[in-house]
This record gives sequence, C-alpha cells and structure tokens, in this order.
Amino acid sequence: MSTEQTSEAPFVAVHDACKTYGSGQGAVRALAHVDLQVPRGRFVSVIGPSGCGKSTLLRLVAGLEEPDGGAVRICGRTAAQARAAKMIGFVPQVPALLPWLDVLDNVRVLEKVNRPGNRRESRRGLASDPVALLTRLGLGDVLHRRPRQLSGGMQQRTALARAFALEPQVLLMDEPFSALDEFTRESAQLQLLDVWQELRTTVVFVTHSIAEAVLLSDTVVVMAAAPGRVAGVVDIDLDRPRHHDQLDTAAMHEHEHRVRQLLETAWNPLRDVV
Ligand SMILES: Nc1ncnc2c1ncn2[C@@H]1O[C@H](COP(=O)(O)OP(=O)(O)OP(=O)(O)O)[C@@H](O)[C@H]1O
Repeated sequence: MSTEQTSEAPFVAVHDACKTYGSGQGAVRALAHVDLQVPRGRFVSVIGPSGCGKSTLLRLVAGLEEPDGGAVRICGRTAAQARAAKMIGFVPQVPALLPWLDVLDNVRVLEKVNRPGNRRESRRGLASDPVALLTRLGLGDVLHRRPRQLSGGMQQRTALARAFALEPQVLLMDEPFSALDEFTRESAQLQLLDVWQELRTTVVFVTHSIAEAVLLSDTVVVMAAAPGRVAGVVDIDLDRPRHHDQLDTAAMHEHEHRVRQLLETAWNPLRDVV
C-alpha cells in the first residue's frame, strides 16, 4: 500500500514491484511499480477489478513467484526465505483439505508436519488449542466430520483454523469467502474477525467485496488494472473489536463510499476522485 499509510515499520514490504507475464505483443503487465507496506499485526485488504494483479501480488509475498523488478521483504527476509522458514500461511479460494481426515485432524496434521523448529515455545492460547479454535469458528459440532460432509462455508472455516493453528507470521488469504452465499459469508467474516482480534496475525486479504474489506481491515488497498498498480489506500479507522452491529452504521458506509470512489476511478482513470 502506499508508503504514506503509516509511520510504523512495515513487517511486509513490497517496494516498486513489477511483474510481466509473457513477452512481445502478448506480454501482460500484471504489476507495475507496486508498493505495499503492512505493519506487524495489521489486517490489510487488497481490492480491485478482475485482472489488476491481486493474486500476483499475493504470490510475490508468498514467495511463490519472483518480481521482475523491485523487492519483497518479510521481516527483513526475502519472500523465498520467509517461505522456507514457514513464516507464511496461505488460504486459497478453494480450501485444500485432506479428504480422508476429519475436521480436527485436518487442523492437527499440518500443525505436526509444518510447525517450524524456531517457533516460540509459548504458543498463544487459541492457536495452541485446535478444538477451541474450531469452536470459535463455529465448527465445534462438526469436529469429526470429513470434508465431503461439510458445507462450503464449513470447509473454508476449517482451512482458516488450520492456517491460524500454524501460527504464521503473515497470513495471506485469496478471496476465501467468495464462493459463499451472503449470509454464510457474513457470519464467516465475523468469526474470522473474532479469532483474528485475539491472535492479531499480520494479514493480507484479497477480496472483491467492498463491505468485506471495510469490515475486516485496518487498511484497504485499491488496485487498478492494465497495468496492475495501486490506485489508492483507505485507512479504516473504525473501533475494534468490530461486531455485527457495526455492519450498517454511517461510519461503515462512509468508508465503503471512499473505497467505492477509488474503485470507480480504477475502472475509469479519467474520473476525478474527491
Ligand atoms: N501465469 C500467468 N501467465 C500469464 N498471465 C498471467 C498469469 N497469471 C496472471 N496472469 C495475468 O496477469 C494479470 C493479473 O492476474 P491476477 O490473477 O494477478 O489478477 P487478479 O486481480 O487476481 O484477478 P481476479 O480478480 O480475476 O482473480 C491478468 O491479466 C492475468 O491474465
């Protein structure tokens, strides 16, 4: 996000990142000179039109791809180093659960395999207790169901629990709730907030939903396409913890309006934004 967004030292820092796919006439400039700074413990959402490079940006931060130019740093390390040190968690659009394990074991199994050796000894309450974590995410009654016996929302919340249980330093989420119906999505957002408010993991969250971005985030980064770039940043200075009764307040709508204005400009760069 913009370098002006905060005076705190960034935990995730993307500086002047460029990424082009292909070459010649078929080249696609997925990212052009993108800056993103996320302080430790902040929840930052990235929103923008289809094809503006949101997923590409996440992949650079995840260390899954390298930028052509610029730099990505996670707590002073390269993204690849951070990935190797298992500092980064990723929740994709479609949850990749192990079908032969029940909900609880899906959370436990990767915890056993993936927990980094240099982890702090004193694990934090919720993250150290898969049952409590799953219960907070509304899955207390389905701990022993297999993924195929779960709704899409339950599967995605299981994936969230697994990601939080691994205690990543940075948690990246790529439209985790996009396949859910509106009501299920809203309750999943509030359950995510409930857990995040306790664990305060540093999060970069990609979404297409303005309301979702505003409800969850400390900062919303609006991107524009062709080439993919940052069109603007909106700080969400709403009180935390955030609750369901904030969903329909004037303050919430005012922030949504600011994000919408930037998005409209991202679609139509000739339109002025106040
Ligand atoms: N592996 C790839 N090879 C070629 N082009 C790619 C590749 N990955 C992404 N692109 C292109 O780069 C641009 C940015 O893609 P990206 O998936 O990052 O956008 P996005 O904002 O996440 O889109 P959406 O909201 O539709 O998921 C698009 O034009 C896309 O077609």
